[in-house]
Amino acid sequence: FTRAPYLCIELISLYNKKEGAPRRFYACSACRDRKDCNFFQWEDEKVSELRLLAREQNNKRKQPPFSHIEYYTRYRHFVSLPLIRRRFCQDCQLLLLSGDWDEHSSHSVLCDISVAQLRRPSQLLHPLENKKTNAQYLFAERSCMFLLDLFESLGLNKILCVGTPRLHELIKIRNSEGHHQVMKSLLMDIDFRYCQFNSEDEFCHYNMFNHYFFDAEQGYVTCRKFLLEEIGERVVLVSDPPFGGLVKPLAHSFKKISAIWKSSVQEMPIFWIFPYFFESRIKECFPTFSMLDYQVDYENHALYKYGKKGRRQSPVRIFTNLSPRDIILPSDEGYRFCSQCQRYVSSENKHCDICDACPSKDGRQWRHCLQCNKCVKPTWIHCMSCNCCALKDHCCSKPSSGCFICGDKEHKRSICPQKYSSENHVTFHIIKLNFTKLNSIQSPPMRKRERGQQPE
Ligand SMILES: C[S@@+](CC[C@H](N)C(=O)[O-])C[C@H]1O[C@@H](n2cnc3c(N)ncnc32)[C@H](O)[C@@H]1O
Ligand SMILES: [Zn+2]
Ligand SMILES: [Zn+2]
Ligand SMILES: [Zn+2]
Ligand SMILES: [Zn+2]
Ligand SMILES: [Zn+2]
Repeated sequence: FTRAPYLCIELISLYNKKEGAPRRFYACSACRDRKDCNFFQWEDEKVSELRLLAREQNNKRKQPPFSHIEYYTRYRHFVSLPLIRRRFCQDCQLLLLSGDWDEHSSHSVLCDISVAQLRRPSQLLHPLENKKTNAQYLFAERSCMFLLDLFESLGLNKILCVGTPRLHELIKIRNSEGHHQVMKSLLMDIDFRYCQFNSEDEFCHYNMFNHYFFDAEQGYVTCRKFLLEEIGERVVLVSDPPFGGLVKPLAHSFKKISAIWKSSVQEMPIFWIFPYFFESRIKECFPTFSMLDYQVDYENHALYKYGKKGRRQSPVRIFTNLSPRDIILPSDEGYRFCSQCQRYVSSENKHCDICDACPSKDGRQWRHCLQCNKCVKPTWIHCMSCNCCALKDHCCSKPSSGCFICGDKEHKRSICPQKYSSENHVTFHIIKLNFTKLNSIQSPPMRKRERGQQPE
């Protein structure tokens, strides 16, 4: 229901160690898990007519039952119904019209759907919690309000919400309340359920891993129209991708969007919400970006909650090309301005005069190690035999050649930031193919994509 997976294919080269030759194949870029989409095809494979046909049929079966226009027409009809006739099928994640009731009579159906509920689709729909594919972690109210107030204070009033459905719905609610400056918002997300609640000007079915508009022409036109700034309008792109996502394809998509917006004098303002341990990867793709100290937290994520101490703090940060000096972080949460660094930092992030920086990345207070000549995590101690700081219980006998993945002397493979991306081990191109030419069925090769997790 939520996706047409065969539209989002990427070409992957695998280095086959035994034979020594790379062999490239197509796989789904949107689904991290083979269970969600097992599409697989060698690049040079000849696909039989029979299989093409099977694919096409399989593909048709997976299409949503209604088009975006149909869904939205149903929605408008739904809103006009009296409360007692407004029902939502939880099993099918569908707003029901009277004619649908019989078909869903054995399903779990919510009755008396209020206008307030309709305004909060992210609460009505159940979050897709498949960790590898969707990881639909919804912002806590605190983080949503922070972002919206920030946009307002910066005069950003056209918000392109790439994978931020809750932010999008709160913008619409704010607009209807009339206490704030009106903002326009366009949601671009792979979760097609959201088109039930949004017109074609408000939602595009989009894959951010390969910059693919499922609605072909219409989606692209909507996006381009949205990015045009009239006098007094200022666009910002805000995205909160699933953490398992690869940095490079995401950056590629954001650059494509910027290119549609394009201005020769300025960069398009971007807020990319992602864990702090992707900092170096993101900066590789976007050298002008800086990471803010603000901790983004989520309502439905047990770990990533604001107010925790030590290792339990949310690792999710905001990466932006706007000047960090202009982004005021809330002082009632302990954030303060560091005049040396010219940015707002968290309360525990103490300025180090030797490093001349507020060095902490994870919200804990780091300390300076004179031997290493830099600040390190509080749980690390300087080890004479390794000649660097490391976790107390690290194993010195292991070769001090450092990380197996990136070669860095300071950490082991298990905590390598690059472990969180398979970009190092697998190179790939992103390509778009017409879905009628694609398929599903076949046994997948070994391909492991490691998800982002918080290192020690
Ligand atoms: C971590 S959640 C972010 C939700 C956000 N925190 C909010 O509260 O609005 C990731 C979002 O990206 C969407 N998403 C996942 N994979 C996607 C893809 N390949 N293309 C576009 N959107 C995707 C999910 O449907 C989900 O809405
Ligand atoms: Zn149903
Ligand atoms: Zn500082
Ligand atoms: Zn220091
Ligand atoms: Zn040290
Ligand atoms: Zn050691």
